[in-house]
Amino acid sequence: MYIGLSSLRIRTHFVIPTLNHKPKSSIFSLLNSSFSSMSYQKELVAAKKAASLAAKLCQKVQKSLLQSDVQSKLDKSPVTVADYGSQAVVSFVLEHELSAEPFSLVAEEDSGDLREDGAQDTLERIRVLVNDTIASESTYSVSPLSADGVLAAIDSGRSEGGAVGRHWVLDPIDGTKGFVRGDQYAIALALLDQGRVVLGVLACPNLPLAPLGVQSSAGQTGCLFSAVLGEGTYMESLDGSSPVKVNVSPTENSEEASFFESYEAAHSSFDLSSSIAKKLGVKAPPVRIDSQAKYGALSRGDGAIYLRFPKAGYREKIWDHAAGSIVVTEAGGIVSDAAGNPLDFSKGKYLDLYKGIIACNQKLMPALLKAIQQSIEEKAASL
Ligand SMILES: Nc1ncnc2c1ncn2[C@@H]1O[C@H](COP(=O)(O)O)[C@@H](OP(=O)(O)O)[C@H]1O
Ligand SMILES: [Mg+2]
Repeated sequence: MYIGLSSLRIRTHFVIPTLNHKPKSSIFSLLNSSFSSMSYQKELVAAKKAASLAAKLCQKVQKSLLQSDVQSKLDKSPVTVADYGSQAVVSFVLEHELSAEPFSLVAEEDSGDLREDGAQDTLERIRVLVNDTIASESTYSVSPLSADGVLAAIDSGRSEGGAVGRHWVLDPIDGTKGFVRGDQYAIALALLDQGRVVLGVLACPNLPLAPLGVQSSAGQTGCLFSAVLGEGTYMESLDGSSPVKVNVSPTENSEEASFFESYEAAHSSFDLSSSIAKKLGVKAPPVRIDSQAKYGALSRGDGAIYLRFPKAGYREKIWDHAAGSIVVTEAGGIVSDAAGNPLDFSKGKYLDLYKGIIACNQKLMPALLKAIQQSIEEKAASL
């Protein structure tokens, strides 16, 4: 089952969230207590502002992309413009709002291609979009960025991250394939402190505010999820409603659980997830969505499980999971690799993993890990 803008009449398991699980291992409790005594309020305000403004930019580009003819839909430049523009806006807003702090950003894009001959028109389109977006924020009275200013803002994202100090982690458009199709995508921004994700924000412009599965073709879309370590996960509309606390599905019964996976078959093994779901007795069909919007939907209990099994050799990047993972864990869920190991964001740009990434509530995790192990063994034996 696939969720896009045009097909929201789907049925997924949705449970009114009631639980707020906390990690139970003592090491996590200790780490949590030392980190949660720190306040990241200023950073949270800046991150929400940055992601919301970047979402505005992306929405504008997606709208014109969808209105354009087939020929220009095949042209990759709208994605390029939105990717770079989103990264420049986030970088600008964070530096502007947090100017007193040292700034390090690990982000997906760099300006190399934009500095090549022939890229001037694209760069000019980005510059105009970025300046229009920044000017739409009434609290900023800054002079417009020059082309060099835009390139510099993009290149602020060249940090390598790591276990020491603070690093912002950004995917300016996660789910670019969904973005081009007119479907789900996310602006995903997280903050690492000493290698640990302490804050995450996910802007999902096309995700319905109503839970997936609630029939509402005219429902409002545009969700902003935010989480700070030890403080829970909240969701508000991108238009600025009051944040509401969200929690993962409390279901203990895997037969009732529905699961999320990538829309793109190349990003995850659907065979493996189907075998796992069968072992768990899951009745609902998979819910396929692009991007970390999956983590957002999981955090509010729209479904109970997230399964991601890339091909052997694929290396996951931290910006594809940092924001989403804290949004889910602060909503009471667990995010781990396929063997149950926590994700380690302290090793630079990449995650070292066993087989894939999974998420669900604490009660479902033991059965899920068992089903995964059995399915992996069966698959290996059949080769
Ligand atoms: N072969 C592959 N296997 C797994 N993930 C892949 C992949 N190729 C690309 N991706 C990642 O999957 C992300 C999209 O995730 P999802 O499958 O959940 O929609 C992409 O993010 P970008 O769109 O930012 O490049 C990209 O980083
Ligand atoms: Mg991505």
